[in-house]
Amino acid sequence: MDKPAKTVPAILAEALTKRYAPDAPPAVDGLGFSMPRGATWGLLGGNGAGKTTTIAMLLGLLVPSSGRVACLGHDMARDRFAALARMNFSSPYIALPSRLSVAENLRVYAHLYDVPRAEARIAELAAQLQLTELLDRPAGNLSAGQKTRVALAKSLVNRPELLLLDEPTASLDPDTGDWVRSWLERYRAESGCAILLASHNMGEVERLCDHVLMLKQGRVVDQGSPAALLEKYGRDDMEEVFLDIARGRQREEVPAQ
Ligand SMILES: Nc1ncnc2c1ncn2[C@@H]1O[C@H](COP(=O)(O)OP(=O)(O)OP(=O)(O)O)[C@@H](O)[C@H]1O
Repeated sequence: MDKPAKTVPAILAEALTKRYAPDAPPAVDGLGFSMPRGATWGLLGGNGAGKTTTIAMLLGLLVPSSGRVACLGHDMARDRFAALARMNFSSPYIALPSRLSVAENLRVYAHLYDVPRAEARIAELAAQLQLTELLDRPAGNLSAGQKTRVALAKSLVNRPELLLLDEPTASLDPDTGDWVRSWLERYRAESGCAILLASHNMGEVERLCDHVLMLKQGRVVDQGSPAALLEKYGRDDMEEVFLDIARGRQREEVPAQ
């Protein structure tokens, strides 16, 4: 019998492993987690910890060396397209075609996702993300903050139930970064969308995430809510917890403050 939709996790990863070469150490090493529908989870770790590789496997862009992943109940090895229709992603590493206008870019994605009443959806997103004035501008001529808002609009065009965000506020000034974070908070509350967020910004993680996976060399070395991790490491902010975990310090080794 099928499980009711609510009990199917947004993401289920089982022993997920990726080696880029047979003799290379694994970039992701036996990762397992079950992220509930509607949750916002953070994927943290230093450079090279395996965050982007994990997201690429969750999207089905990279084939795992072993293990399996299911998004919204769809196995990504067998049923990827059914999952992709219900999810979306945003990454600063993926540039939108620069000569197309913002509106043309959004139309292409609306078409790819077969969005009903695409023009109305684009107008709605443009209004929400303050893009209306920019719709006719070539995407290549926008500032980093404007490009981030367009990338967010692109990632929401199909009203995803699961959103993967790789560094959503990288290269934004503090004011624009704060605007994006507030916007994501509101969007999540209104839509019930599950969000997995890879970030180096600890303030962002503390504010947005209800659970954090700490990755090191492709493995989960600790996890919990930001509040539980602060308590466990006896710290006041997530930046310090991150440094403790990255440097392998336990609470008893943490210098007194
Ligand atoms: N295409 C690739 N070919 C070979 N090795 C790769 C490739 N992409 C990533 N790696 C390696 O896999 C490991 C994990 O990289 P990944 O990009 O997933 O880490 P990350 O946590 O996203 O890092 P960052 O915070 O720097 O973006 C690193 O050792 C990296 O060098």
